[in-house]
Amino acid sequence: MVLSETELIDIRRHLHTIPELSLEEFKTHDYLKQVISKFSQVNMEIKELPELPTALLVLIKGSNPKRNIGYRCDMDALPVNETNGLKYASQTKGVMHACGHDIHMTVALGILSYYAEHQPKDNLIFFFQPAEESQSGGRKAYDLGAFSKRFQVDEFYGLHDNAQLKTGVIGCRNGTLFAGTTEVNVDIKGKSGHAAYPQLANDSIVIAANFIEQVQTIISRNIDPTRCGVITFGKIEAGVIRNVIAGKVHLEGTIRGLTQSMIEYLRLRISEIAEGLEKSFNCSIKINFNQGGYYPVENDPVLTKRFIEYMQQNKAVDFEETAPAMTGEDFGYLLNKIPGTMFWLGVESPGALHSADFLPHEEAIEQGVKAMVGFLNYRMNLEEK
Ligand SMILES: CC(=O)N[C@@H](CCC[C@H](N)C(=O)O)C(=O)O
Repeated sequence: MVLSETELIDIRRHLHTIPELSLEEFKTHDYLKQVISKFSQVNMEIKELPELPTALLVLIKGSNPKRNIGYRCDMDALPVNETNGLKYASQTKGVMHACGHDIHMTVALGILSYYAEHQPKDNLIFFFQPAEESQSGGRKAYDLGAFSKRFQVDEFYGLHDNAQLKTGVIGCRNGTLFAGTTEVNVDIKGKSGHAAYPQLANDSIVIAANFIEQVQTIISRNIDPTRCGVITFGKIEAGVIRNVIAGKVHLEGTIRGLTQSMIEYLRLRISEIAEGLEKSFNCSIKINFNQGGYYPVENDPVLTKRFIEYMQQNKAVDFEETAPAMTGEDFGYLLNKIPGTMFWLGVESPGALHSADFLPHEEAIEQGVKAMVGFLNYRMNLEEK
């Protein structure tokens, strides 16, 4: 069965009700398997990874394969409390598909359902990837040997939905599409005490305020304004009550750059600022950086040129050349190992990605499936590498 538009929307809505955090995508994994089990199994082989049990790989054997083409989508959701009031809202309080991975999985299922019925020329490998939002599921899968033997991938494709692009628009660019990111955790230790006797304590909240302000000057004063960098602290934990000076602060943030050298420079300056503050405030500041698999997403020049040319000449596709974005993706790790192309699918949401009112237009699903099936058919009929 090739999934119809109504079936695709039903699937997406079901996935939307069962969002799960990174590496906890068990219900999602089981539901994907249940949907896939209804497709023709004639040319299909499934691979699971015991050490990464929520991942799922599906191979559709080609009729005359010259290459193995990979298609990747991510599965996890975010710790966000949905506010859209939908009939098919998240059934797990505080967890939401606020980054559209429910859309990504549904597009992948649509493409897979087509090729389960219409045997492709090349081998197609569908990778349903856990843990994109954190914990580097793509890197974990690669390092566990997911793409070996029959599941070896020669070229990889994958999409991300885009709240700002009009519904169904395919956006892409050659070179860097997404930033590389590094998660940063900061633990500041001062000394707690009575609010009335600051001279006897060492106020870690005051130190954190200085740290945050100084770190933001890296972006405004240290880096070349024509090059991009972002430092965001999205989480801060400190204190117990208004009249006790806090002895500890914990900060969680993310730093981003379009090149690896920018990320390394931001890390260096954050560490230098922390060392300076340790001296000036006589405190301890421990910093932990973790890049995992969030390398800059570098689109392959040859494959991406072809992808863009196809999308531009396809009258049914609305294509836009897009600027690099500061979003991160651990598909960057896979594209660092295997050439490929990541692209945007417009879903025109009033709320931004990662927000509680993110509300993608579902018509984009069918448009994404059609654009990608068209491209894959074109690609598989080309003789060249
Ligand atoms: C597309 C998207 O929103 N991706 C996430 C990736 C998370 C990267 C990592 N956990 C970090 O925060 O550095 C993003 O936040 O861009």
